[in-house]
Amino acid sequence: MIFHLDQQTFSYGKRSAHSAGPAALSDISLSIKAGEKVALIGPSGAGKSSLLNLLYHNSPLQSAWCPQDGGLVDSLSVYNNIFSGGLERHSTLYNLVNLLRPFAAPRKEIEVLARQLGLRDKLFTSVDQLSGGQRQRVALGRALYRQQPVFLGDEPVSSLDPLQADELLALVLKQHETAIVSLHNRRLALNHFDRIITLRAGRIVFDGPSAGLTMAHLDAMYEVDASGAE
Ligand SMILES: Nc1ncnc2c1ncn2[C@@H]1O[C@H](COP(=O)(O)OP(=O)(O)OP(=O)(O)O)[C@@H](O)[C@H]1O
Repeated sequence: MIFHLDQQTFSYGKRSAHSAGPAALSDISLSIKAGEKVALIGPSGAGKSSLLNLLYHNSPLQSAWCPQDGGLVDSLSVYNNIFSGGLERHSTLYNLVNLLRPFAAPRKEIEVLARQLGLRDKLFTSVDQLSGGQRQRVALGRALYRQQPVFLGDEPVSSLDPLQADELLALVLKQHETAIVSLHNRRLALNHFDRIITLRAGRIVFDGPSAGLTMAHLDAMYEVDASGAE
């Protein structure tokens, strides 16, 4: 079992000396096995990010974490942000020298990755000069360059166009044995994942295989608004 939570409750900070704040996650029981591809869905504030954070802190060493805000270093290039995903594979000296003058081997690996991400021509551009979708692709590149068996992504393709979102989600799922990904786009959840977990107000309200589910089922779980926006 890669992840196992048993009736776990989680609150942010403390409201007072005697009581914790309201629970962001309540009574979460969950087991995820190696090889599973899990989509986490649910309305804004349901607890998806909180659950992903909890899972990441339970297993940081084998997980490639792609947070909602990207977590990029603005002053560094696309190359260096992606390279930072693999810092733990090298010595500090190697990492420092590479920061100033990229070595041939990582440069080749990162060029391949940047091509797959559509960022080949931006490799040495500072990430503060990129669009939201480009930054999101850098964050995906950094997670891919960690080369870990588990991918934990918090809305990792929300700023991409539909074709790119499909392609890059497929790439991420191919390169990680296990993936748990929060998504607002229910079509991506149904098309790419074999298990769907729906959260609402910090509780799991559905956990089951995606096979047999339709968009209408997900919309009902999601309590989608009248506009039907994804
Ligand atoms: N840093 C924080 N401090 C205090 N409360 C927080 C913090 N982050 C989230 N919360 C609260 O925890 C609850 C769950 O939030 P969370 O970010 O996990 O939801 P989410 O499903 O990921 O939402 P979204 O789809 O908008 O990203 C919300 O009620 C939110 O207000």
